[in-house]
Amino acid sequence: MAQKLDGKLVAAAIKDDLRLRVARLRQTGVEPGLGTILVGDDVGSRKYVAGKHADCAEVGIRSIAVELPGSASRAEILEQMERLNSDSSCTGYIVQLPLPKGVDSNAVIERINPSKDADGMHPYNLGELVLHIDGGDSSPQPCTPRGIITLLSHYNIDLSGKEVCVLGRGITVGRTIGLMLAARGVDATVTLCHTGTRDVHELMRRADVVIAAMGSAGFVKPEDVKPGAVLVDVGVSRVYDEEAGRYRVKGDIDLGCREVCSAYTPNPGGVGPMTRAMLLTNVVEMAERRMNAANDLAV
Ligand SMILES: Nc1nc(=O)c2c([nH]1)NC[C@@H]1CN(c3ccc(C(=O)N[C@@H](CCC(=O)O)C(=O)O)cc3)C=[N+]21
Repeated sequence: MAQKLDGKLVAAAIKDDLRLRVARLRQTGVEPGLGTILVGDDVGSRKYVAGKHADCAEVGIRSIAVELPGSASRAEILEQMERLNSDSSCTGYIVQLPLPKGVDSNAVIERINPSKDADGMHPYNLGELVLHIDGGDSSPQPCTPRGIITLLSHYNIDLSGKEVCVLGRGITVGRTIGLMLAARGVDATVTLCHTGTRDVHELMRRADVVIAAMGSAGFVKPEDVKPGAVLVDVGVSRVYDEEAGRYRVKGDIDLGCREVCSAYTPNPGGVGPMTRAMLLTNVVEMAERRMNAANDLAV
């Protein structure tokens, strides 16, 4: 029987640790605060942001919710960002994506103060990721890739020398996770597959670990999986379930693959909760850096 890599369980343990660290920060007069900027009223986005605030409450992080109508201009979004950039009670924040059509999200992300970039997606922090071959913990890291690597490491899945096949070249996972997997200390060998890849089935089939982040429901089939491989399912598609008469989340990896692999992340309950736990971790670490910087000045 394949092992389930339980993201919900590991995320809960991480939150227990963060709760203690937040209490310690408070004792020294630093209160971590997460800001969220939500533009428009997409049901999914609203739900995700609400989940992030609930997570904050669980570990004692203050949360600051900013909402703008879907008609908000880039200037109006930037104005709210400036407010959070200079608000000392906000130690980190995110701008929930996707933004309304017509607003260039790269141009928006660029305006986050990099030291408050809870998603780890500001160009400065992405640059830090490129520069630090040894990993490094001086800047926030993208939450989903970090969540995946933390989950595998929690289950003692050693990536050193392993062949990892990443499916999908999106900004949140595909394009960044390779840098983290190939960092010294992790030492995986990474192949990034996308719609232009010629032999994607062959590349999946030879991989020790498959990380599927393309958003194509059930793309990875049992015959694509090497016996004993480790499967990480990032994709989220909402597919109508005839039997149940409602929509449900379907990942990129066909459930039949569980008969072939040695370990898999459930979806939901795998990468999603880990992503959220890493967002909180980034916020706490940013507050800790702030505290350490203040201590250094005091010496
Ligand atoms: N600036 C920004 N940062 C993000 O991190 C970001 C974003 N924008 N836009 C949207 C995506 C999506 N995302 C999810 C995180 C956790 C779950 C999660 O915890 N899902 C649960 C299931 C929740 C459900 O029932 O739908 C699970 O996988 O078990 C889902 C989705 C973060 N995103």
